[in-house]
Amino acid sequence: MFLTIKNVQKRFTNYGKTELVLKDINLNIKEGEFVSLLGPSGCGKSTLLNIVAGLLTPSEGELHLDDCLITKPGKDRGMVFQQAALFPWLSVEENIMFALKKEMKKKEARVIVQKYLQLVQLSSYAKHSPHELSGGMQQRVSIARALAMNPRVLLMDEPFGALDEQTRRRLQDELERIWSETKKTILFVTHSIQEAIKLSDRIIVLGTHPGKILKEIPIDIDRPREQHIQEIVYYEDMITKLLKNEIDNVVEEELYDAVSY
Ligand SMILES: Nc1ncnc2c1ncn2[C@@H]1O[C@H](COP(=O)(O)OP(=O)(O)OP(=O)(O)O)[C@@H](O)[C@H]1O
Repeated sequence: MFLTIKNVQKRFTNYGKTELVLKDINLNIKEGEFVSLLGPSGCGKSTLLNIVAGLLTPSEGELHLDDCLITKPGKDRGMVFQQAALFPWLSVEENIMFALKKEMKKKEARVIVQKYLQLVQLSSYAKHSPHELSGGMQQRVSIARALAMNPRVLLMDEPFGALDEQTRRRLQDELERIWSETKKTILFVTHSIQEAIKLSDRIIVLGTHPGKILKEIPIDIDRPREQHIQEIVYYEDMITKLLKNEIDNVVEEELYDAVSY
């Protein structure tokens, strides 16, 4: 398997109290797969993503990328956050160039920058400052910046969460196109069921207290998307309650019934 998450647990200690945030997380992700993590606030989605990124160490368990143990951040894993977090004093192209320059000659880096600016359809904004771009455009730059390093896996933490609905939908379309062009493996955190259905091969539903995998929902691309949406919308009430933390002590079987189809 390409990316393996094996028996991962994570505890945090706050003010002397230790909390189990992630429990028994086991996931196998294939190369080129688009996997979404969906779950209520605080269930540990970002924590899990940060563990895969190597920014956090699991309390137990281990992770492998192509049989190599993940212990620290590496350029094989690119990250995109909710906020684009571009350097405001650098131009769009300089932002993408920043990390690339450490890896190669400036001339080579420039060619890569152009390629990825083209991919996110922002070639004409290369010389602009980030503040001259809309939030959606800035996020496209941050996607180009992550992809330009040619990571094996793209880790995206609610990348469209801060955008208005229209921009969000446009960027979803754009990510879908980028994914079909690059065939990158993507691990994507979202609160939106519709977004997860639209983009993913597989949805991992996490529960909270402690965060654990409740259900894996494969999205069958051979079936019309409308069918999936109809079916998931049928269960949406239950999932939405779960996402809003309205169901506290979810009886696991009940939830399984709710999200299985
Ligand atoms: N560095 C940390 N130190 C202590 N506790 C933490 C730390 N990071 C996260 N937590 C706690 O771990 C739990 C999971 O947080 P996390 O941000 O991973 O959840 P999430 O599912 O991504 O939430 P959201 O959807 O609101 O972003 C929360 O209770 C949070 O307070």
